[in-house]
Amino acid sequence: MSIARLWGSLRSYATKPELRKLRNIGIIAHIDAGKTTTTERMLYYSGKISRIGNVDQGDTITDFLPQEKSRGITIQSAAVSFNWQKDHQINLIDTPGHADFTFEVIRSVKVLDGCVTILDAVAGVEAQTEKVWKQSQRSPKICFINKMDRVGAGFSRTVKELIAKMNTRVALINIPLFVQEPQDQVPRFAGVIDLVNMKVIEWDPEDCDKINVTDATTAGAEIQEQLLRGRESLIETLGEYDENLIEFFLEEANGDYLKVPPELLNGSIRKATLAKFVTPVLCGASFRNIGVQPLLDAIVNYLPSPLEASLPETNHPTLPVKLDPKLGALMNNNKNLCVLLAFKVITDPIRGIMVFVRVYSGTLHAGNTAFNSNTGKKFKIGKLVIPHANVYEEVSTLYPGQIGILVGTTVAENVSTGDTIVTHSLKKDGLRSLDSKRELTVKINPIAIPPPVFSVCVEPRTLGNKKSMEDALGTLTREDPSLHVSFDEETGQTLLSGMGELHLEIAKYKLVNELNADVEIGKVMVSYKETIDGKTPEETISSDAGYQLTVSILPLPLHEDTLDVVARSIHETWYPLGIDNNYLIMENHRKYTTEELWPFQISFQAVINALISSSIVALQKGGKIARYPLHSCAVKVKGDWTLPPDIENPAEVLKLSRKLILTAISNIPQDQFSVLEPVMDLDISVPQKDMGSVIQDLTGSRNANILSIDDESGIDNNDQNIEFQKIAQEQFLPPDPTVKLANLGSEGSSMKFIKAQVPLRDMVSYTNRFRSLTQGRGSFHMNYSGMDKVNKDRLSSILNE
Ligand SMILES: Nc1nc2c(ncn2[C@@H]2O[C@H](COP(=O)(O)OP(=O)(O)OP(=O)(O)O)[C@@H](O)[C@H]2O)c(=O)[nH]1
Repeated sequence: MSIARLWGSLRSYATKPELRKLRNIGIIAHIDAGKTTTTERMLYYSGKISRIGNVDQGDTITDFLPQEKSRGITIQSAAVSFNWQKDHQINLIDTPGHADFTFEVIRSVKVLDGCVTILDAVAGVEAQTEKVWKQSQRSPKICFINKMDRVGAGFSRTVKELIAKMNTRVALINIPLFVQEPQDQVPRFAGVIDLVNMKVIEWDPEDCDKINVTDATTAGAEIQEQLLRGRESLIETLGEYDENLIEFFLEEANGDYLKVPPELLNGSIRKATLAKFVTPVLCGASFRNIGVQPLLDAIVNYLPSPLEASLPETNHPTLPVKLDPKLGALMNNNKNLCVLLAFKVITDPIRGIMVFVRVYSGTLHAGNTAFNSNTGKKFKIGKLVIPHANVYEEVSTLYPGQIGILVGTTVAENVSTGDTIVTHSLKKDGLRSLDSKRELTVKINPIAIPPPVFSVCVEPRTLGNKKSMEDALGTLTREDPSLHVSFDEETGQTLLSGMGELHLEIAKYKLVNELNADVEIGKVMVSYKETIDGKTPEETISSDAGYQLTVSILPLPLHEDTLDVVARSIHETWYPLGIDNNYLIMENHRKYTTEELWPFQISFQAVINALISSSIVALQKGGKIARYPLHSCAVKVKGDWTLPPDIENPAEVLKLSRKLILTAISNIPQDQFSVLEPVMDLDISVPQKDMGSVIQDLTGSRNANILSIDDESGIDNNDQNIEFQKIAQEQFLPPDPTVKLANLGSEGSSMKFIKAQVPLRDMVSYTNRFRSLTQGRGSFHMNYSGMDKVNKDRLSSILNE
């Protein structure tokens, strides 16, 4: 049955949602934790689909791409909407877990208000989970400990890791219920003990729709004991945040943990979750259909509506943004101002280019005139649709807080990922009634694009295919800005760069099979960069036509996360170039300090856009050692620049500034350049008996720096989280009846956890080597850490490659 038919009779989302009943959430986790499996069950139990699909059979709703179906992994995030608890609307984005697709996660969490983090109960808190947790630090979260049916599942061990690694207190909403039947060798995970509602919930293993709910206060002694201790811990933790709860507990409930009513507890958990004081934790086994309905309740009960979500950060620190119960994030106190962020672009075979947007403020109508505050261009909004994975429902309006899609050629030509769109909520052509200085220039802070670390050479098979290859590459990078295309004028080669080997493999598949590019694709290479070691002298152009422009190039710290602490002067503005950690720095203009004094025909934004483009092009042309693109550099423009007053076309600014930046770079002596290579964080878990050979291989052949070897999966012993290690020790946690087996390899040897840093160059095709060293019993996870300078010996071997 087609998805369209499955959904044909279901509820439409064209009506205005009640903001307080809306939840925009993402499902995030390490690869294979069970995100798609859990999403599929949510769709089923919400009544959105009538049959459950499975990842392993390739028939889930959210993994609809052919490559997702055949590989059983999520590659792109997919959005679905459904209802729960009668009239709450949940807009959910299922994100990929593989590190190569991390940009999909970054751009999704940017527009979401809350997250469900799925953890594999056997693997615990894995490396990519830590990463996506940090990437979504603005969002309140709940955790779902999945795969409780697997032998070795450790609910309590995972909760402990969660507290200590993520530095969060937890609120256990439910805990696992195991039953030991005579025929079973190990206890069977059968359901949960609901600590809030004081119920025992058991799922029928044969019938996914049958649930048995009983009163936990009259259950067996062991359950009663766990209920009491679980509630005690929950109330004590919440009491640290919510005085009212403690007051009720002492005065009304007479100090009896079982007498605090569920509604009061839920309210308290909600408040503490929204304040990020606690993370509610639930458990289940989605594949066995256990625990999903309580998770849906928790999404509604504890995660924020758009009225409680953190406000969007904009480029105008003084522009007032506040929450309005009807309009969402009200900006500049203007009820007519509609502001949206484009966070994703895809090409649909039938509808063409589709731009996913989140409406932050106001109401968006199909056919309205809109303004792209990143490009400074006006355009018409075409059709609007709401996504249900790859099925789309046409609507005439997108309301505040909603996630929807813009379709049509004008949108395709005018909007890219990360752009802020502004329009008037009521008038079709109402841009003129908006404040041109603040409202039409408001930009929601950009979506950070991680740097590509691997490249392949792409060549057209015949010269006649060159144009179609370029078009196809354009489509690819437009959909996925974490892919990057560069052209080497000297060798005539086109390079496609991405986040990892799998990322490029999928890109190659798309290029050839979906975009029909007739191309030859070379083998995967590491992407090297160059940087400069000191500031260049200033370079000036002063022309008769009326141009004056002075630039210099400065080196920046190599690691992006240290950039925030770089002392930035209040006399300048930093514009990220969106690639290779490069920036344009504009000194405040000495003359044109306010909009009124601006004497040129061309807008300030158009000048900035031209300077950004020329900086990107010039820095991408590369350094003097091997013409690798320049990384961690800033182009600084002095605040005394001027242009001919009647200039209308930014192309001239672009041409002149590019020439100037290139001259500045060419004046840097060769010994001031260094080559950079990507370095990866490596997390490995191996049976103890294989540890020696794995470490020997890492240090002997791969230049790895071993950071730690632990028995547990790396809870840092640093001062920072001693407080949380203590909290983890004090937290009530039920016994883990099958956990001992979790730390045992198949031959009974215990597992070791290794953390290391290693140059990417030495890790190409590591998967096969690792598999043979551990006979498939270990696992490893690699994540981009940053760029490091290479020494002389290493440089000559890189250059000889
Ligand atoms: N035993 C068991 N297996 C599960 C459970 N949930 C998911 N799985 C299996 O785990 C594997 C990964 O499941 P997915 O749902 O694709 O995981 P994911 O997190 O969406 O994976 P990516 O999106 O590719 O990162 C599949 O083989 C599932 O059948 C569970 O509760 N128990």
